[in-house]
Amino acid sequence: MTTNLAIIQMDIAFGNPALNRKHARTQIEEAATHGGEVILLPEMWTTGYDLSRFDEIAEELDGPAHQLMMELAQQHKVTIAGSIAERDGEDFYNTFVVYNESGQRCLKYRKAHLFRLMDEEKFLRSGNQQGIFQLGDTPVAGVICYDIRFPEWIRTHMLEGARGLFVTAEWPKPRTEHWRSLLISRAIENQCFIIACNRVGADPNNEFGGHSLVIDPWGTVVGEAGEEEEILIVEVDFSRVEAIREQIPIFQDRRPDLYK
Ligand SMILES: NC(=O)CCC(=O)C(=O)O
Repeated sequence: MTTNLAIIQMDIAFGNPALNRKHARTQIEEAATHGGEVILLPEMWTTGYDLSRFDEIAEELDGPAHQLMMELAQQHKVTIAGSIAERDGEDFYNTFVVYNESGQRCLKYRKAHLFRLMDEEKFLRSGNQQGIFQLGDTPVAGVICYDIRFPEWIRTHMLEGARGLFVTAEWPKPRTEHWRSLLISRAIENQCFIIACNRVGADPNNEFGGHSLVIDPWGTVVGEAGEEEEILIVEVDFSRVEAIREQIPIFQDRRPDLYK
């Protein structure tokens, strides 16, 4: 069984949730019209990194961006994923949510590794739960941007059975080679699909590099966007994961007694 993935590589208006919701609505509708079944948005797609204004612009888990994702997921019978600045009482998180085709939230993952170079640790709290969710019968995982630099964290998701890793990101252009190499490495070492969405455009502090990617469990790039706004649609067959894990059985051959 194949799944059509649609990655919405969009620009984000800095600190302007209403404008970003309007733009995302159009993009999601276009992705669904072109056959996207699982639609992935960038990291903090409603606000960008306008961290010092999160008091005004972050939202609770039933806020307007969540309502939009829920409504469009139900209306188009698709799964919609992406991270949103979350307010929980006095605290703020960078939270990856996924809404399934019934409009139900099937993932709430709070970014575990906060990125100091973009001041996240000054404004946000980190999460400490894994990001596993189901796509039909297929267990997959969702993580956020800087998390991909921590192979040991990604591996914990694979040990729980994940066959695909969804990554939502705002990854600056000067480190595009890191982005590609890290994602390809995570695919090869875990023999899983990687579905990674980066934003494009710029905010007051960074320019973002695009190059959203879909990588198969052999480590081959099967879809890659450029550096402009784009909807990347790629069909994948998650059963390829089993075939490759049988061919080179790294999960049987691991020696956790040596390295935990
Ligand atoms: N938004 C992020 O977490 C950025 C991570 C990043 O740029 C990196 O180099 O790591």
